[in-house]
Amino acid sequence: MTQARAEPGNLIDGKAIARRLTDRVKIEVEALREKTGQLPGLAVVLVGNDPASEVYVRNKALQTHRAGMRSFMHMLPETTPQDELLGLIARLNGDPQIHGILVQLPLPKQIDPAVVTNAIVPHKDVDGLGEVNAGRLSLGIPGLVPCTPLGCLILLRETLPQMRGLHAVVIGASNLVGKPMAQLLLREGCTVSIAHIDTRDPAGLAREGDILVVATGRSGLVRGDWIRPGATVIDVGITRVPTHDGKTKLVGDVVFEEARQVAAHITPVPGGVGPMTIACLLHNTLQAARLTLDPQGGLA
Ligand SMILES: Nc1nc(=O)c2c([nH]1)NC[C@@H]1CN(c3ccc(C(=O)N[C@@H](CCC(=O)O)C(=O)O)cc3)C=[N+]21
Ligand SMILES: [Mg+2]
Repeated sequence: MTQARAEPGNLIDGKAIARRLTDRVKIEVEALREKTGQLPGLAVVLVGNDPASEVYVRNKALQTHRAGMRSFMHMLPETTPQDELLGLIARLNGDPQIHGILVQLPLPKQIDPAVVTNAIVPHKDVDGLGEVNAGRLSLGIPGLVPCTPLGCLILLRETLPQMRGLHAVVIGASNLVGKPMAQLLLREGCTVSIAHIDTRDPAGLAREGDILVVATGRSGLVRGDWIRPGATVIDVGITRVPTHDGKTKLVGDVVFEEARQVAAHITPVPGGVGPMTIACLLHNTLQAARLTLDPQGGLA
């Protein structure tokens, strides 16, 4: 069942929802400190000097401090051999001050992201991308859930009173977003379809979605006529494009002005999924810290 098309373009305010989540994390960090005398610590590893990645990594460190946690940055040169990165991860795995480890993606070509991701001990894998946490998610066992899909799920829960029985269409089947997103929606009681590069009629499938999550990295892919009237649209895409006046701006995978005429609820870019990704990273770091400092605290 879809919602009525009452107010077109009802915005989902990811920035505000992310701020509330971060505020909650901050309170719980303080409670953990009072109980154990220790603060959660997050290590962020960046290999190379991609300017966009540098901005994200700095932003993550800033938000980590804002939530009252400790942040450790490791910036390695573009030419870092894989073995050297694995050596750093081994040290971080064994460091009791570090509860979460994130290796920023993408990585330079000499490094296999799967090898690196799986080198992080599962209880510090705050990206939730390793085999153990991905397996736990698909089996419905508590674990660390990838930040972007978790952020999308929280936005959907804030927007829709009930997801059980809704048809959710996920466009994009990556290990980073599409696949874990589909697992979370399934767990929520949705009927889930995943469209990918070989899907015959992605627009037709998208139009079946009461919920549409778009994570392809192809800006402007999803037009207004891909959207079911009254649907809830979550746009994960984030691409920097040039504007007429020689500046740049961020756009999603969805043609926003078209989509907001049709959808009941839609996330903007920026200010939608992006801020939630960082808030969920903080949430996961707190969860990871609890796993070692306060095991009875458990995983949500
Ligand atoms: N291991 C790993 N984990 C990640 O979670 C990960 C990654 N690698 N590599 C890159 C992508 C990208 N990503 C974003 C996080 C925040 C915003 C964000 O805060 N966006 C703001 C705008 C920021 C701006 O103005 O540039 C917004 O949408 O409002 C965007 C993108 C995390 N990623
Ligand atoms: Mg966004």
